[in-house]
Amino acid sequence: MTTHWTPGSQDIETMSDPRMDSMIVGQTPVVVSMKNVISLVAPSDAAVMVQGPTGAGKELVAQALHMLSGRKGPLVAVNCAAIPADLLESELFGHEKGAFTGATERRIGRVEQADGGTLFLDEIGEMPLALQAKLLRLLETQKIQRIGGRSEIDVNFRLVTATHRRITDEVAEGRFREDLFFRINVFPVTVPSLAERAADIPLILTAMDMRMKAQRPGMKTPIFSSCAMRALLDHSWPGNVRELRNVFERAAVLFSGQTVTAEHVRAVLLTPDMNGSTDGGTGAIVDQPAVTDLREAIEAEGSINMRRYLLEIEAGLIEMALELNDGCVAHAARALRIKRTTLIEKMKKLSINRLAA
Ligand SMILES: Nc1ncnc2c1ncn2[C@@H]1O[C@H](COP(=O)(O)OP(=O)(O)OP(=O)(O)O)[C@@H](O)[C@H]1O
Repeated sequence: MTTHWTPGSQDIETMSDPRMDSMIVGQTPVVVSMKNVISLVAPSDAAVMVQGPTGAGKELVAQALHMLSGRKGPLVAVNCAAIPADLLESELFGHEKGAFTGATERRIGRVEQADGGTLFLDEIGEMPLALQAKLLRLLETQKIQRIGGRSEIDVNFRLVTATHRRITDEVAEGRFREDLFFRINVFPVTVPSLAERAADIPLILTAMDMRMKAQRPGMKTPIFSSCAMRALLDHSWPGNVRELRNVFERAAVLFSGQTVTAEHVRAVLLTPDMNGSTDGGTGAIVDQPAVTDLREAIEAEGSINMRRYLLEIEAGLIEMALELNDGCVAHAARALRIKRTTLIEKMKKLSINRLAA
């Protein structure tokens, strides 16, 4: 058992497995608590329901639960939203030859395939009510009957479900069976949005960088400057970690071996439809326009966040001066015609390291 410390938080003890730490990257208190719950519940047979916004890592949680479960069978994932409702039953339960028109062969369903392992039902909130009744029966009896089959087959699997919906609302509105909800929600695990754990972004990017280098040895990956990192931290991340992964992959193509600036982040990496005009609640404007677009931005949006914009310019100038002077603060201060102590103060305020990356 080790102890992680995150600035501004109390000590949180973590009992997470190193294999899970390399899978679910993050050290913020919300993520450490989530990993602790996963470690505790993984070895049991209890049904787990993973809730959280899209792209936040629900499937990754299912993979971690399976990995730490000690179960010898496979992890079988079914996305209930991706399979047309009328095909979902045969996908899950399988069918015998001739069970219906087009059933030319016997088909083993996903539930049977998961025997001895974990069945992961993603987007369970999309499951039709009739099938929910069948799933409930299956969970109670641990037996399935293929469509068109006569015999019952014993199955032993651990159920993990996920949804991005508030399933209690679905229950309240009659779209999801309450009895099934209680049966599958034995252990709820909530995956926080990326905005709730933005402090993990540098760590997640480093992990992505290492993974890419391991996959493609010799590849030059992008280097995010501290200004670029700040711009990433300010973004609202509606697409969560998936969106961050896309940004990293885009950067790897466009800025291989180069320094990525805040301007690159805003203008190229965060695509326009990802770019919110606010950070999703704190009120900070996160998509500052380039200088040449300022007039248009004020005309179109009615305002820009001038204070923030000036801080970004200031940080950019300081980083540039440090870079040109090999990280020497005294020389950088001279280049900017300010006092060394003033520069040190500004660097502290703007979280700029001596050697700006
Ligand atoms: N903590 C994390 N560390 C590293 N990578 C992560 C983390 N969380 C998520 N990812 C990556 O982000 C991507 C999206 O994760 P995942 O598919 O698990 O999300 P999801 O919540 O299941 O999405 P959806 O709601 O669309 O089903 C994947 O590439 C996953 O590997």
